[in-house]
Amino acid sequence: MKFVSIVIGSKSDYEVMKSCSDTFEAFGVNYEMIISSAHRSPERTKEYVLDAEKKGAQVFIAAAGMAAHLAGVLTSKTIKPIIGVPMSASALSGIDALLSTVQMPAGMPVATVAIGKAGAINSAFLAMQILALNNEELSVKLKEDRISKAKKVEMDSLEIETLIQ
Ligand SMILES: Nc1c(C(=O)O)ncn1[C@@H]1O[C@H](COP(=O)(O)O)[C@@H](O)[C@H]1O
Repeated sequence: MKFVSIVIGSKSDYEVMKSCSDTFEAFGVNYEMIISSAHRSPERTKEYVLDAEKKGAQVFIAAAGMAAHLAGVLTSKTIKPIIGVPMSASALSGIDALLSTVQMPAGMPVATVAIGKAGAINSAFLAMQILALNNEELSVKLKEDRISKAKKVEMDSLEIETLIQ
């Protein structure tokens, strides 16, 4: 079965990353989410990537805060696309995780999205856009979603235009 793998560095990342799994639920995309840490459980992390790939993982999403090495370690173990989500988990509000996720050496890419909830949601959309390259049904759903978002902007505008008249 094809699916997206979501790896979070700690249970403390779950609340924000639920926005990612909720997005997959809304689009009917298969996913699994596990907690694993490149720092605290390095062997589990490495073994998981290889197992998940064998089970059918197409894209990996790695969410971690602070010195976020998780996405980079996943990248070191697979050539499947890796999307990194920097979490805000310290006094540096996610800037630490952003820099440690995005600043990968050449040839070892991590597609890095925004810090926090917007990034969590965008990681799901980016993963789905990758899957949609070979999935017409998902591609149609994503295009319909863009149309409904554009309509919402118009409706919101009409609402406030009415209010200020
Ligand atoms: N950055 C990493 C890694 C890693 O990169 O392997 N493992 C856990 N963490 C992060 O540490 C933060 C604090 O974790 P705790 O709340 O468990 O202390 C979390 O945001 C987690 O993703």
